[in-house]
Amino acid sequence: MGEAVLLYSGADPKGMMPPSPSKSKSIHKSSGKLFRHKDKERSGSSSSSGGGNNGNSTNSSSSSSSNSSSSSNKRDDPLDLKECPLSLPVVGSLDHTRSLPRYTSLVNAEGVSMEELDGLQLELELLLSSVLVRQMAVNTQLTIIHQLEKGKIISKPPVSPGKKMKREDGDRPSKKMKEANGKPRDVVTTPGPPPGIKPSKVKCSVQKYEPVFDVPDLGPPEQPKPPPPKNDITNRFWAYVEQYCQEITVEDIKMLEDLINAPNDDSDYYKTPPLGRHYTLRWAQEDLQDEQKEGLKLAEGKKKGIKGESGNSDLSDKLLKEVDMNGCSDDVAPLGPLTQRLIAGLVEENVLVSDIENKGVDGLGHTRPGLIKSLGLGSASSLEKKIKKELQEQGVMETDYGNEDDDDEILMELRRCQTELRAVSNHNISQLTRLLNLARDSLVRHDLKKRLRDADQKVLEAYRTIAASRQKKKTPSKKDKDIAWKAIKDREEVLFTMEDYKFLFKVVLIGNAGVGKTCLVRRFTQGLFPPGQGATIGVDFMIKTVEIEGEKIKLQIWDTAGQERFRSITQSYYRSAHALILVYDISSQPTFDCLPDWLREIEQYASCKVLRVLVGNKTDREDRELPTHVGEEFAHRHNMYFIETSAKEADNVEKLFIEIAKELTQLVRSGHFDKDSKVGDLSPQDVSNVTLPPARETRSEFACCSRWLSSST
Ligand SMILES: Nc1nc2c(ncn2[C@@H]2O[C@H](COP(=O)(O)OP(=O)(O)OP(=O)(O)O)[C@@H](O)[C@H]2O)c(=O)[nH]1
Repeated sequence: MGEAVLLYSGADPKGMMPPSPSKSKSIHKSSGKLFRHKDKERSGSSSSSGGGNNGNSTNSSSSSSSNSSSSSNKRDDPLDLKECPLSLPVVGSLDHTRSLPRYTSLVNAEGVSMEELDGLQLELELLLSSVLVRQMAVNTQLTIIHQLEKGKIISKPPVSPGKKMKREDGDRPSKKMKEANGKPRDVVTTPGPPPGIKPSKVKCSVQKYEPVFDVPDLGPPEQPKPPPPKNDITNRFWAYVEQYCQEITVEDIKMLEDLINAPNDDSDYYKTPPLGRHYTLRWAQEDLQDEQKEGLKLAEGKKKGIKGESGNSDLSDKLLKEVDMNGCSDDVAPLGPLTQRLIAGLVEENVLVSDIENKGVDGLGHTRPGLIKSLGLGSASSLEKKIKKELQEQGVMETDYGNEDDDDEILMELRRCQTELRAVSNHNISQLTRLLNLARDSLVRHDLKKRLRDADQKVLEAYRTIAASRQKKKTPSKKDKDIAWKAIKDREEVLFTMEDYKFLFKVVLIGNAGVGKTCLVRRFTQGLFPPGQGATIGVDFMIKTVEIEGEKIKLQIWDTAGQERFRSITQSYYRSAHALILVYDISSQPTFDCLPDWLREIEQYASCKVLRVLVGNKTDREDRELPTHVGEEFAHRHNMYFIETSAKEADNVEKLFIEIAKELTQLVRSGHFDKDSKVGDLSPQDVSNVTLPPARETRSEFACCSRWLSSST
């Protein structure tokens, strides 16, 4: 596309629409009159001058006018073309910057974005439809010209049905133009042949017409505007993709299982038919026969003149018959192909005739039993080898024939293909197995999603119940709270199960109030040191996934309240804990002195398999009361791990939890814990034990659900 793109110029600001009938009518009127030519030659010359202005009515009309004026003496009967439906719309060049701004900017720009491409497509579609309209209009004009050239007037240009044709001059409509005698009146209509028509073929003589209808509007016939081409690519794309986005069903899994477990006995496919003789041997045999036949023909030719040679001819006949009868089986050709060819050559040259007859070697290389040995040649095969070796040494034979038992090229190729096929087949099976596992996982996830939807619904119902109580300024009943907690925990459990991890470990922090348990948890899970927070109420938990040896380990970290009054609540969390972190404050002797009490609780409520870790927190503080070795000794005495941390300075906090995760992973692998520690770490009993005392505020920011539940109390 470039300046060559021509569109209608006219009222359409973009220049993309054909001119209105009224506009083209005025143009037509200004084009003046066309003349009936006197003869065909003049007609031809006139048409050629007009035809040069192909597609430009302004030039065409002016040209016609000038022609008509300059050669008015050669023409007569100027024809009023008011009735001619021919219209020549003005076509101007397109101003791209105005009508195709995006196209122009894209041509000048360096890069094209997808959005610009969309816009460009719209512009081009518009341009295409405009060109189509113009093409149709031009075709109509061409048809009119052709019919004019044939001497027929198109009285009515095609108009849309139902539209009344307006008369321009107010004449009465539909009157047949007839002479008084009833014959149709002669009407001269053709100004000359259209461009490209040979003058000899142009009929410009007076034509007789059937009734001529009045010519209505001379504007261009209305053409139905073709709809712009639709961009259906997106629909087709989604129709194609949709089938691959559907959920996995049990049928899909069954189909995969069938494919994998299909009978794997494809040994039939790998059988190759027994290999015949090597093609080189066959060809050698065929060559030998041909040569023998040639030799026999020669011998026959000599037979007439040389009587003594008749024996040779008889021998050849005999040998040939034998060949025909026995074919080329190995039994009758004990000599190798090289030997046979050598003998055949000698027979042909009549060098060996007497020897053959005397010594019993026929022309096909068949020997009498014991002949080879009697000649001192060893065996037929050794003779063949000798000949081959000799020929190879002399450079006559380059390659070895190879062993007949070896695979030839085709068989080798077959075996190679079979090996490849086996590899592909094995690969397919492994991929199918992988796909099956993925499909099963997907099915499980689908089931989990459904469970999650149900859990969401239950949480929502519980929320509504408690919100309703709040609206009535009532404290929710214990039963409602229990239901709400259970709904929340069920939901959390589903969420945990949905996540992809190897193990889920429950780690519980215990210790006196204010030792920094919450700060340790927040530092590890959120990476922050919370300023000025209140005491923990009951329990709270947070989740963090860590990666140990390339596997995801989920830590469910429970922060318990250190205050004595919550002890009954927190104790219930010891039981299902995989690890217990007993925290004391290194700047507070009393927190250390309480450790034996905490140990007794652990003994009483926790599992004997639980991993126990002693943590001395707040190492950043300068008022340390407990040296490190004191904590170490205590831990050693009670068979505990020991570490000192600072939640404030993030010192050893990460290490504390990572080491616990590593240790627990090893313990699980060694069979210390159940392998399914991933699930079921919280029993419904644990959940139901969580009761919150009234008028307390939790600091949990983990679950919005727990926040609203707590704040409601
Ligand atoms: N200097 C210092 N202060 C800390 C550190 N850890 C916690 N604290 C402060 O100790 C106070 C208590 O911290 P918490 O994390 O709420 O203690 P807790 O053990 O969770 O207390 P309860 O929730 O009542 O059991 C807060 O004022 C913290 O700012 C630390 O590592 N260094």
